[in-house]
Amino acid sequence: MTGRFISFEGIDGAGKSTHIQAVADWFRARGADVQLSREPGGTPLAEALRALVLQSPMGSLTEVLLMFAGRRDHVETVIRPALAANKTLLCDRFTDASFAYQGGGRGLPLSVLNPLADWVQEGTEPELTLWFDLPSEQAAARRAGAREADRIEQQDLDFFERVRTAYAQRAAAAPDRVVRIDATGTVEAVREQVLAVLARRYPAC
Ligand SMILES: Nc1ncnc2c1ncn2[C@@H]1O[C@H](COP(=O)(O)OP(=O)(O)O)[C@@H](O)[C@H]1O
Ligand SMILES: Cc1cn([C@H]2C[C@H](O)[C@@H](COP(=O)(O)OP(=O)(O)O)O2)c(=O)[nH]c1=O
Repeated sequence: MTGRFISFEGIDGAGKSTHIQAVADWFRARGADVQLSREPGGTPLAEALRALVLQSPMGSLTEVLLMFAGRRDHVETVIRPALAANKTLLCDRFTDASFAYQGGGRGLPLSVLNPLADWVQEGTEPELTLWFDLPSEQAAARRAGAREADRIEQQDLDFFERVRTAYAQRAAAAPDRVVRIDATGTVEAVREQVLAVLARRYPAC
């Protein structure tokens, strides 16, 4: 028996963190053993890399290498053991974020990203990805009311539109895995969509 691996994606401020708890509650109410994690981060080593990557100036290639270095540790020491223990692992971001931010946002080519993803994941892949899709202006307005911007969040609206376009391309390439959530509505309207996806995907739960 293996667990479930579900990731949450979208540009900063789209609402991932707001809804991950509702998904955890949904699965827990149905008896699942739920574990939450996040990237960049999720292990002591990867959290240390997160602090570096979100604060220190660096080039795009260094940035993507640090993202994937942390991911490797996370996959080996947290994600695979959780799945082997039949847990439902909910992860706030995973590899799609590297294709969106370092690929779409920074302009790194697939010839860099694809091998890194293959080496690091070795087949470990979310079975479902909830992509919270929101125009970058609206996401920026939500972020402005919520928190101080880190190094990546300080990028301009064009950067976030490129990130959003790259998410759309990832979704189009993996339609069975990635489900688009229209994140423009109220928290309640977005939550309704999320719970409808869960009910559809996990009817036996
Ligand atoms: N549907 C929504 N409408 C208005 N504000 C929202 C909505 N969803 C989330 N927010 C608010 O927007 C901000 C960013 O949401 P958050 O869940 O932290 O986004 P993310 O984790 O995707 O960066 C928070 O202050 C949150 O309360
Ligand atoms: C996982 C990942 C995140 N990121 C970026 C997206 C976010 O701007 C930042 C931190 O992600 P996140 O934890 O979602 O930030 P917050 O909790 O402040 O919303 O890292 C990448 O650029 N590449 C990656 O592979």
